[in-house]
Formats: sequence, C-alpha cells, structure tokens
Amino acid sequence: MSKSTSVNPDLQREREKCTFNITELTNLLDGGPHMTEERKRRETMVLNEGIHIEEVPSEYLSHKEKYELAVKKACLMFKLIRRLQEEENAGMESFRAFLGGTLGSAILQDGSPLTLHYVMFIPTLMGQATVEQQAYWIGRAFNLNIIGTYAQTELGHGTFIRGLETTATYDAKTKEFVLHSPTLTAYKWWPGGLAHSANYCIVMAQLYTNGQCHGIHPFIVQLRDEETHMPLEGIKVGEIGAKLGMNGTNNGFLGFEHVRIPREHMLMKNSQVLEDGTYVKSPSSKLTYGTMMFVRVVIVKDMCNYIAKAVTIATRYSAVRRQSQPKPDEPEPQILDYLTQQHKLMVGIATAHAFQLSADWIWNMYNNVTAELDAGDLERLPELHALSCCLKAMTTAEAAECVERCRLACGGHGYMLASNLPHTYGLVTAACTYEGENTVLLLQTARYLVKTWQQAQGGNSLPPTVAYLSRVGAGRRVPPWDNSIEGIIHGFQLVAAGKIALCVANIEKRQKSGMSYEDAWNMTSVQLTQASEAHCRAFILSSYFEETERQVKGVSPQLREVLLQLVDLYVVYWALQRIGDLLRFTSISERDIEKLQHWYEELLTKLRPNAVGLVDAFDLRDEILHSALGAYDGRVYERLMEEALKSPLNAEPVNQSFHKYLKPFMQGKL
Ligand SMILES: Cc1cc2nc3c(=O)[nH]c(=O)nc-3n(C[C@H](O)[C@H](O)[C@H](O)COP(=O)(O)OP(=O)(O)OC[C@H]3O[C@@H](n4cnc5c(N)ncnc54)[C@H](O)[C@@H]3O)c2cc1C
Repeated sequence: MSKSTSVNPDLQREREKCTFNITELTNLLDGGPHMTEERKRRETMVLNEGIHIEEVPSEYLSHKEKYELAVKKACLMFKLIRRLQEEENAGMESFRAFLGGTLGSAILQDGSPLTLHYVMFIPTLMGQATVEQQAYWIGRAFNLNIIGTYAQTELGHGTFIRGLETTATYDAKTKEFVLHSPTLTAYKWWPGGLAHSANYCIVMAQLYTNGQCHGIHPFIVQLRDEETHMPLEGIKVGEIGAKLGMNGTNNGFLGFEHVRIPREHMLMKNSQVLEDGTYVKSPSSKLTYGTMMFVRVVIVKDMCNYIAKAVTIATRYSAVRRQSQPKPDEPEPQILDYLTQQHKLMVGIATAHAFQLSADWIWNMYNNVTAELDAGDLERLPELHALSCCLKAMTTAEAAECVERCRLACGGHGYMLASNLPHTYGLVTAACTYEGENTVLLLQTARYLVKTWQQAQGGNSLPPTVAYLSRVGAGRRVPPWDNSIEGIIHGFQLVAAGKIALCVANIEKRQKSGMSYEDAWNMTSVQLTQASEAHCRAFILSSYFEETERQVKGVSPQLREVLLQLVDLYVVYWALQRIGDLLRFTSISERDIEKLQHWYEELLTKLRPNAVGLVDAFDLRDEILHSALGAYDGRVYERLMEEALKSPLNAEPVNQSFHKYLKPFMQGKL
C-alpha cells in the first residue's frame, strides 16, 4: 500500500482507533499470507511497468485515441503475461490475475479490447475443441500468436440462442463449411475486441448438413490476415459505436458473405460432422454449459472486487469529508458519523465479504462438478447451472446498486470521473446484461426451482443447495419466529419455499383455467423472478454465515468479533429490506421487527470505528483505486484540484470559442 507521509488527520485517527489487525484481515481475504504476498508481488510487477500512467487522462481523448491507448495497454499487459508464462510456467490463472477485477480495471479503466481472448476464446477452445483441435489452437492462443473473441449475439437475437440466424452449411464436396449472414439481423453484434482487435473468432452458427438444421454449434473462423490485419474476403467487420461505459472494449459487428472454412474448424468435442456430412450428436447437450458457467463464476468474483473498490473510495472519503452542523457549538462532523451514511456504506463492505464467500463456494462446486463431468457424471450440472444463473444475476445487480449508492454517498464529488465511481458503474452495470441478461437468468433458475419443488412434493430427495425445500416444504405449519441470525436465514428459506409454492400453484391454476403452460408461465414470471431472488438470497445469507463461522475459528478474537458483526449486519439488513416477504411467509411480529431495527442501528454504531480499517483491509493500492476521493492519504481536495487542472480546457485562459461564438453572440452579431 502506498503510504504518503502526510495523511489526512481524520483518516489517520480512524486508522488509530481500528480494533483489529488490518493485515490479518487482508490475509484472510486473500486466502493466506502467502497469497497476499503473491498478489502484492504481481501488483508491483505490473504497476512498476507504469502501464497505468496516462500523460493525458484517457477521458479527454477522442474515441479513436481511447481505443488506440487501450490496445497499447492491453498488449503491454499481455506481454507481461507472456513473460510470466515463460519464466514461471504460469497457466490460465495468470490471465485472470492480471486482467481480472482489480488489476485489469486499474490499467484499463474503461475495459480492454483483448479481454474476450482469455474470458471466452481460450475457455471455449478448452471446453469445446477436440484434443487434436486443442493441440493445434490452444498453444497459439495461449502464446498470444493469435487474438480471438467469441461471437454469439446478433443484431436480432441475444437471449434466444435458437433464434440466431448465421448459418454454417456443410459442403461435402470440398469438406468445408460455408458461413453466411442471410439478413441484417443475422449480423453478429457486441463481441468484445471483434471490431479491430481480434484476428480469429469463435462463431456460433446454425449448422446445416445434408439439408438438415442441427442447431447452434461453435466454429473457429479467421477474420483478418495475420500479416496485414485486413478483413478476409467475405468478412464484414466493424465497431458498433460508443456505449454507456466500457468504451475500451472495441465491441464489434460481423457479417459473412459465403465464407468458406475447413471442416476441422468446427469445434467437435461434443457434436461432430463427419467428412461425408453425417452429423453425430453430442451425448449431452448439457456438456456445452461448462464454459458459460466458468464465465459466470468469474463474474461473481469480479463483482466482489468492484464492490470493494467502490466502498473503499466512499468510506475513506466519508472519513475526510465534514458537512453540516447538527450541534451548534461543535465542529462539523465527518459525514461518516451520520447513521444514514453508515447505512449506505456498511452494507457495501459486508456485501463484498458475502459475495467473496459465495464466489469461493460456487468456485469449489464448479471444480467438483467439472471433475464429475469429465468422469461422465452429469447429476449435479442442473443444480450448478441454476445456482450460477441466479448468483450472476443477483451479484451483478447488487454490485451495480452498491456502486451507485457509493457514488451518491460521495455527493457531488462522486459524480466526477476523477472519483472513478462512474467508470466502475459502467463496468459493473454491463455485467447485468452480458453473459445472460439478468431477468432471463433468474427465470432459468426459476425453471429449475419449479421442477425441484414438484420433485420434493413427490417425496424425492433433493440436491444440497435446494435440500431446504423439502425441510420447509408446503403444508408444514409455520414455526414460531426466531429473531436470531439462524432464525432469519431460516425465515428466508421459508420465503423462498413459499414463493416457489405459490408460483407452482399459480401456474397450475392458470393451466386449469385453460391457459397454455407457456402463457401460464409468462403470467407468473414476475413472481418467478422474485422466487428465484428469494432462493438466491437464502443461499447467499446461509453460505456467508456458515463460511464465516468456519473462518473465524482460525482468527484472533478482535477480528472474529468484527467479522461476525458484519455477518449480523448483512443478515439483519436484508431482513429489514424484505420485511413484507417475512410478514407474508413467516410468523415474524411487529415487536420482532422493532428489535431487528434496533439491532441494525446498534450494529452500525459498533462497526463505525472500524469502517476505515475494514476498507483498508481490502488493500487496494492507489493506482488500483484510481480515485481522487479514495486515495490512502485522504488528500481529497488537493487531488480533485490536481485532476481538474489536467482538463485540456485549463491549458489556456481563453478558449477560441469565445471569439468565434460567445463574444459575437453577446454583442448581438451572431
Ligand atoms: C457490454 C456488453 C458486452 C457484450 N459482449 C458480448 C460478447 O463478447 N459476445 C457476445 O456474443 N455477446 C456479447 N454481448 C451481448 C449480450 O450477451 C446480450 O446483450 C445479452 O445476452 C442480452 O441479449 P439482448 O441484448 O438480445 O437482449 P434481449 O434478449 O433482447 O433482452 C431485452 C429485454 O427482453 C427481456 N427478455 C428477453 N427474453 C426474455 C424471456 N424469455 N423472458 C422474459 N424476458 C425476456 C430481457 O429481460 C430484457 O429486459 C455483450 C453485451 C454487452 C452489454
């Protein structure tokens, strides 16, 4: 952590009154002291290169210049990864470590044009290419001799994959596929790095062989000449234009005019097309889920980093900022002393912890299920799929809310790009849409929950993450309310079960009244998304609670106390947020609610002295925070002015537009 000699005295006082050892918490969050050391080593290695330093802040560059700078930085980052691979034989994790949440967004604040190469291109090759295909492609991709992306979404269709229109028609005479975009809406639209960066691409297209359509399959397609980078014949490629955020990602469009590729360029680990055009179906359509789930799990982990970043900025700023004078004879208080401010910030800190533990949990589950898959066992795949869908949806939505709340908590200064909260919001809110639009994902989880509920009613045993549904199932008497953490978590399980039961009952009722299943589903879908959210909330609350209980066994009493306070705060916060649900599905009373409210206020007060210590423990270097409001030394006002002076408009006292427009206008001559 970069420590300036002159730290703002308020911030310094906050650090002095912290009750626990900050390094102990940092180590815990990293997964052990050796991991902290490893992370710091990586950060130093990257930041010492100076790639993050910008002569002119990139917000003042043109669209084209922003892209050119993003490519330069991304290449320098990839060069480092290549060096690490050569020196230390590092694997895929080196990509994640360098390009993921914290370091990645420190270097490329508005997204990287090469991210898709490691987020989607390589994982898809690993998951869907045959051993021979991997032998041919992975080495080149891994060494970054080629740059790839992943093109699925089209102008006309994103969510509905079966509706994609790009075709890949097999020509048995030449043993080639012919890729074609029959309509404007068939154009690929959105893939990161596609516009001007990647020279290869995995394209999802409708496979036709012997006159029959076999649905969507992956193909690897060369887009650009490896020497000149010119688009190959029949390839129509370009950029989709400026966006709310992520303007460094070079999202592109792509159309094909009868482009021929060899048969070997269909990724055939799962389904195959033989030389004569015979189609050999995949043993399970579910096998292709692997890459999607990997990416969703990575997204959950990234959300923790973005939340940690936003709350670090807003909490440090809240310690430095003084405003208003509630007591006439006393100085203005730090805004962190207002309970409403603590309410905005503390839950963010707790959320970062809760998501990190949920992410670790699902990461382990992902690895176990993948190992089972490799051994041909698909049993836990639907459970993992359902959990990864709702977790991705909930964590991205909540991260976006949390970053926005942090921005608002910083008042006007939070609106400045120099706070780095707007860019962070741009990155986080995009994740609500990509890799599965959030509502659609919640509905996918709901489909699994409805099915599971029906299984439970039939007396079948349920997989671990939904086992609670048979314990708290329909028809059971609602137990007395227990105003403890375990009691609230149990209450959330009752809410989830109650909502799922209602959805199932509503769908059945609507069907009985003559509606088709599809219409009954659609009419119930608002409730279905809420049931999914309730299920996911119950999962996050219980995994956060259980994992923390396990974790605190190995920490000092001082840290233990704070970690448990954070869990309590998170659980009670959500109970208060969802009072309506609890009143509806549990036996909670007005008196219990009042107690919860007091408990919550007490927790905020208890956590208040440790607020800065808690965010310091995220150990985000100034170069990573990239924020005038959040720097370690708290020199907020000085930094804001320093940043303002970097505006190109401040380079001259009078702008030429004065002479050209303002003056003639004021003099009535325009
Ligand atoms: C920043 C960014 C980066 C991206 N990167 C890539 C990339 O690299 N490669 C790639 O292939 N794609 C990429 N995408 C595309 C992304 O995957 C799609 O935007 C996403 O899947 C949603 O599809 P859509 O845009 O067609 O929205 P739509 O599916 O049209 O959704 C619009 C609305 O309709 C609703 N809706 C749709 N279907 C249903 C349903 N069945 N039930 C209820 N409601 C429904 C949705 O909830 C939403 O409110 C990216 C998108 C963004 C924003």
